Amino acid sequence: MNRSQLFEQIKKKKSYLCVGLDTDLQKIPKHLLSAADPVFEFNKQIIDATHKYTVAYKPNIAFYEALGPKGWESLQKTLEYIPKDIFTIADAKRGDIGNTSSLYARAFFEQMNFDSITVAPYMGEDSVKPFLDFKNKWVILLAHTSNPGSSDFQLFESNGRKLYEEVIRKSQQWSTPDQLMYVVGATQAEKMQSIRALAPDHFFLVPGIGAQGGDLEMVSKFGMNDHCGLLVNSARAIIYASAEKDFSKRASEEAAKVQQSMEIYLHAFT
Ligand SMILES: O=C(O)c1cc(=O)[nH]c(=O)n1[C@@H]1O[C@H](COP(=O)(O)O)[C@@H](O)[C@H]1O
Repeated sequence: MNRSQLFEQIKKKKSYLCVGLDTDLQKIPKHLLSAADPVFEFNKQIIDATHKYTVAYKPNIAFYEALGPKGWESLQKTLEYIPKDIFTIADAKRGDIGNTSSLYARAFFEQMNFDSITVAPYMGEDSVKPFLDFKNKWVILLAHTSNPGSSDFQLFESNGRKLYEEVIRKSQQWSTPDQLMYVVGATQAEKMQSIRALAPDHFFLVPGIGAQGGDLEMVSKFGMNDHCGLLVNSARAIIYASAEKDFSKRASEEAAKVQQSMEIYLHAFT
């Protein structure tokens, strides 16, 4: 999916919500555990319940890898079940020396047909380039993350620039806003305006609303650009809104609530 197709979906659905499929056997409703593939069964019902309100799904690969081969199978089935007009993100946070990165890229872009992958920038240009060699796919580079430890290295300053600012500045030499996005945590909302100034045209993947307490209004006010430029992720607050038989109905209600707020913030486009 290219940038203008993504913007069209955002306008059509009046939403820039990304639902995180962080599916945990410890947290899903007990009655699903007797299904042949409980993870897929849960995801299927969550997708059925939320797809009207969301423009992207982001399975966090750790939740699937942790289950071994069966987990990879559930992931593949989930990816195939996601409607084709919805953007897919492999939240894998990969990145290694070039030849290894190119195998990670093949895993998520060829073996599995994800639209995008999250990538850690720490090893530099040659670790990111192999993902960018897939011309119709996206790299979502970690810039300023939502977690408390984000201040340990990302705020390190040299020559008047913080490390995350340097990641955004330098990586713009590697690709264009048609193929590169940045992760900016919703908990960094007060910095959203200055981060947007560094990358005016890029999409930002913004996790951290809901369970991590990030502020959707601030993110939207300071992060939006002239083609929205935001995919705001929420996982636990939506997919685990209930652990009972009504879980998909409750997930749908929570996703609808976020979408309704987004519709207000998108008023300039709709
Ligand atoms: O790359 C990510 O998606 C990510 C980056 C970040 O800075 N913070 C962050 O929470 N995430 C991911 O976003 C999801 C957040 O989930 P919830 O806190 O349950 O909404 C998890 O899958 C995290 O791994």
